[in-house]
Amino acid sequence: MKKGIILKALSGFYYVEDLQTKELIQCRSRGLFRKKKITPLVGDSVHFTVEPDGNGYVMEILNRKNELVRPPIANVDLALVVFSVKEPDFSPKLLDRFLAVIEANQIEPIIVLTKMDLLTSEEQSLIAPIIQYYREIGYQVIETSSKQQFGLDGIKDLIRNQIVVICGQSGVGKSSLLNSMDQTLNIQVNEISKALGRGKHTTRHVELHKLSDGLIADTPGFSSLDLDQLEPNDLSECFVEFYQRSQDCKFRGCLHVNEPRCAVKEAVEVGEILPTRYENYLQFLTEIKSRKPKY
Ligand SMILES: Nc1nc2c(ncn2[C@@H]2O[C@H](COP(=O)(O)OP(=O)(O)OP(=O)(O)O)[C@@H](O)[C@H]2O)c(=O)[nH]1
Ligand SMILES: [Zn+2]
Repeated sequence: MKKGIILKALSGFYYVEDLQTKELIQCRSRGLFRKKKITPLVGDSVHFTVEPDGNGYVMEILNRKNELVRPPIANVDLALVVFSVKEPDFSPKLLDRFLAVIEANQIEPIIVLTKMDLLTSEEQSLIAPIIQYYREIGYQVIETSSKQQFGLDGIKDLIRNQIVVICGQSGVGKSSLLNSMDQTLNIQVNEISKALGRGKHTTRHVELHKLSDGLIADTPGFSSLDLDQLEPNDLSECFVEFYQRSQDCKFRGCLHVNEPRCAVKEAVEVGEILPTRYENYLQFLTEIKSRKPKY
């Protein structure tokens, strides 16, 4: 049987790239997985056959590493978390929210800062320590400008051989970034889709595009609402620098709020943890707890 990866799903067909020949084969699904009510997803590694009449059939879905709901893609390796430093202003709160949700999905986030060209040197010196903090806690932060074409190669290197989703608010420059990395992608930027009168929430099919030997989803992923799916203890694990310190908290399962001898609170007090990180954590925790039924 042939092996491949599903790059596109549309109207009951799956478009599978043959790993060996790199051909794109139109397939229907026929395997035993259908009995288990498992539907093939874009990003799935599959076994497939091609019959003499040329019709392809997906026969088996190989084990998934993960499975996103929005966009519906399996086996996502990386999420490009795109934030503009200006227009719209950089928001640490929204960044922390995205990071928590992505960590919860066990996907590696890469922070991509866009529109660096818009910063004055004064503004640059204000944002530099924040960038440094996120790097110190282990995140890759890539500073880019699609307008001045810098930082793009750094992203290209990271996405090689990876399945990538891109996320970020409207207007931060996601489409511009993708188009600057590869003109042939031709993903529509804001102005054009407005001109066509398209709604922002038009549902489209999902497709993985080749970009620098990686595969990138053309539909933005995640939403800040996805925080709702977390439990209080999950949240503290999704703040990576909190999680590292939580072994030193007196209580197992410490939520780092009012508990005595909390290593996280101590780190906040001595300035090792960025105050906004802790404030955002507390706020998300309150949000999560308030939707939990109390017994
Ligand atoms: N100065 C500057 N402007 C940029 C840069 N990148 C994008 N822009 C502008 O920012 C606006 C939004 O860019 P888009 O690429 O459409 O943003 P988006 O994130 O795809 O937006 P949605 O399609 O709404 O999700 C456009 O007017 C771009 O010209 C940049 O590096 N520098
Ligand atoms: Zn604690």
